[in-house]
Amino acid sequence: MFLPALWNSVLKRLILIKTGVDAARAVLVGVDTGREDFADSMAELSLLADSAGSIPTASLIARKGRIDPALYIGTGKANELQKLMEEQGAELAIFNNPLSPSQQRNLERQIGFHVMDRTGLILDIFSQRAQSHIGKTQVELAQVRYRMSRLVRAWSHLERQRGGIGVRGGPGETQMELDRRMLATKAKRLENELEKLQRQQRTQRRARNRKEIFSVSLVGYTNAGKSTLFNALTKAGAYAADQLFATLDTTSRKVHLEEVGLIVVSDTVGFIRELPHQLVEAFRATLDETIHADLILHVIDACSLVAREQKAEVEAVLREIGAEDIPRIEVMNKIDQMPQTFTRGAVLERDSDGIPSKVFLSAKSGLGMDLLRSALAECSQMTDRMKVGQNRAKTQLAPDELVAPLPERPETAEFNPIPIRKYLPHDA
Ligand SMILES: Nc1nc2c(ncn2[C@@H]2O[C@H](COP(=O)(O)OP(=O)(O)OP(=O)(O)O)[C@@H](O)[C@H]2O)c(=O)[nH]1
Ligand SMILES: [Mg+2]
Repeated sequence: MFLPALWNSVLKRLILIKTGVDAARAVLVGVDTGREDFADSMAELSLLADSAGSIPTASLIARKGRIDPALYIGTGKANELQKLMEEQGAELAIFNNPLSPSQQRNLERQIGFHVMDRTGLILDIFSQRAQSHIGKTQVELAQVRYRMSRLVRAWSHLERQRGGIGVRGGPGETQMELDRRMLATKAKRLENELEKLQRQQRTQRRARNRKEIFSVSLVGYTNAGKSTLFNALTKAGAYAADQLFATLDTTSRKVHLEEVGLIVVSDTVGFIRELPHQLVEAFRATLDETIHADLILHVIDACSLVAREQKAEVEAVLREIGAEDIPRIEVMNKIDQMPQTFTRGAVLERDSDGIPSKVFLSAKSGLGMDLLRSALAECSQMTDRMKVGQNRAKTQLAPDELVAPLPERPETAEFNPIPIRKYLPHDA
């Protein structure tokens, strides 16, 4: 399996961490450019670092200023980082922003420790978690694409230097061409492989559709509780953990609903803000399951202080993959963790047409699961309106079948942000 040199070393380190031999202590680095969600994204970086198996021990925040092209944070801050890492006994610096390959190299030289960025970290978690053949292929493709994008950036930097002294061609360019061709060939091979695996998935799906089994996809921000809910619905024993990206592969199981019969439920990969686009691309096959679902259950961690932002992020990805018109029920999960004063307990809400739109429940304690089951049973029998939405979404997926441009999605109340920030009662 393909692994770039640095990943290789970091991976080895993380494997050691997993076995508890040598947990890499990490310092997180962020540049505060005044973005409102800066603190949240740093907190998330800490969870990501933790999910990758390292121990985040401290963070270093640089204030907004001129970005140093060589070291990103400038020499003064880099020296501060080095000191902090020595104090903390840390071996790894994780940057919250994308670093160019030369910045990464320069920083490593300057501070004498390993450096990685957010994208590298997410790709690393994905490569640790991938289980199935399709999952592994998707991650490998994402890594190759990531390397290709960095190759271009690394070489354009050198080319600029070379341009300055008027030299053209030479061994460097040949090497770049060689690297590029090698990666392009590898990407092509992986794309073909993925295409084959996707065809198999499609055949399975068609067989399911022929039998007209109602299909439901669980989607949501990473750690929202999708796998826990999946297990509660199907008793399947999917891997659920307090980690980001615990699930990478889509798992589908049949569920028997009283008076309705069988439906199919699929657990999917979680979303995260600024998901590296190489991963969105590579995971399109996984998300395909979502696009073909009759109903989406959008699982939201109702206790999260950033539930609103997480919900918006998931909706953006759903739009991006062409799934915004699929009927949707929001599952406000983890109500067992909400303070008593802020919750009415398990509740099923309906939209103005009387269709189930939101369920407040706890996948962990089982509270409200009966409401979700009855909402699923109801929706699976409500074919007409639902099918319209489903067909529109399918049309959007296959551009060659598209006959007329689709209307913009209306800004209805259904899509407005949910008022749950800071444990607001849900009837507020
Ligand atoms: N208190 C509480 N915790 C929950 C509930 N549902 C899930 N959790 C916890 O939330 C954490 C994440 O759950 P998962 O089911 O793995 O979440 P996920 O959405 O599948 O996460 P990824 O696969 O990483 O995207 C785990 O520690 C669960 O035990 C709930 O209803 N209440
Ligand atoms: Mg999961």
